[in-house]
Amino acid sequence: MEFTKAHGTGNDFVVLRDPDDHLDVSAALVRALCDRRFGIGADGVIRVGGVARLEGANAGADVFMDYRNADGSVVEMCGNGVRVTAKHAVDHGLVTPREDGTVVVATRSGPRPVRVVARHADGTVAEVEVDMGPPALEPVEVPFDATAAGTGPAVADAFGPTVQVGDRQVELAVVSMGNPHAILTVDDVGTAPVTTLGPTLETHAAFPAKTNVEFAQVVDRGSVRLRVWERGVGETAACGTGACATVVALRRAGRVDDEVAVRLPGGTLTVRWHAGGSVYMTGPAVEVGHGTLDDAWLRDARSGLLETAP
Ligand SMILES: N[C@@H](CCC[C@H](N)C(=O)O)C(=O)O
Repeated sequence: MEFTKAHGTGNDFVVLRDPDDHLDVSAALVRALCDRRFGIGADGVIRVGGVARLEGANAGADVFMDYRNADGSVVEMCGNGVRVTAKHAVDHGLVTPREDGTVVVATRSGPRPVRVVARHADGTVAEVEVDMGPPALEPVEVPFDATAAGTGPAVADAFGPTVQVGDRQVELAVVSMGNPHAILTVDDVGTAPVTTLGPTLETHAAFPAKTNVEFAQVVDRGSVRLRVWERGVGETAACGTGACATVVALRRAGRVDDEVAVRLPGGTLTVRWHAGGSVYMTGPAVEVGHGTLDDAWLRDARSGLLETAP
């Protein structure tokens, strides 16, 4: 089986090209591929699938992003993954951009039009802008108590609960970009409790489908530093949907302008949102290289033999 290793601002993926929808991508195979010691290593797996079986809002799309988190969970949406999928489809000749320059990527949360905005000298795609669709705003009603993570109880307000982190209270906004996000503001992302509060919030009862957790530091009205604890993965170098959800939350709170440079550990994404409309995200997509999986390794991975006991 052939694979491509790719990333979007350091959020890395194993990409499996499957335009005829023949591949069986089990949770065990995803976990084995994403394992950073025993596999290729990645935050998730993208099966670049065909369009023959697409229906509903996705009918008529050009390519399907079948995305899974590193823990094998099937996910609705991945912003960095959409950029990588569009690049892969164009660069490997699966899709020719439409007359208006867009490629429409189908996802489990609906179609996402992608526009190529920069190419390398050899013609391959360097950077794209994604129409991420409008956000959905879902207030959390369950009071949050994160004392186990060294934080105080939450107090619900109009925008969402506020959560005590250390000796200060931070806002928690809940925004869906097709997948769920809980956004906190912090003074300094460098010292934010990403690896303690992140997993506590990810699995909190307030989020029955679990959640991604964003720690955002507002630098000024056009610039935000962000770290993300991703559902089903852990801390990643970047999260595209997380960047979009964060800008929506901060824009609603009046703390940023319509266009924001979101600076993540893996690079910068530009996010634009005018209330009531779609969120637009611009950023790079990179292919690191291509390879072939070993047959014996693949057999063991598929049968779960590579799963290590905790
Ligand atoms: N890294 C992604 C988000 C991937 C899915 C997420 N972990 C979830 O479970 O919702 C992005 O760039 O958006």
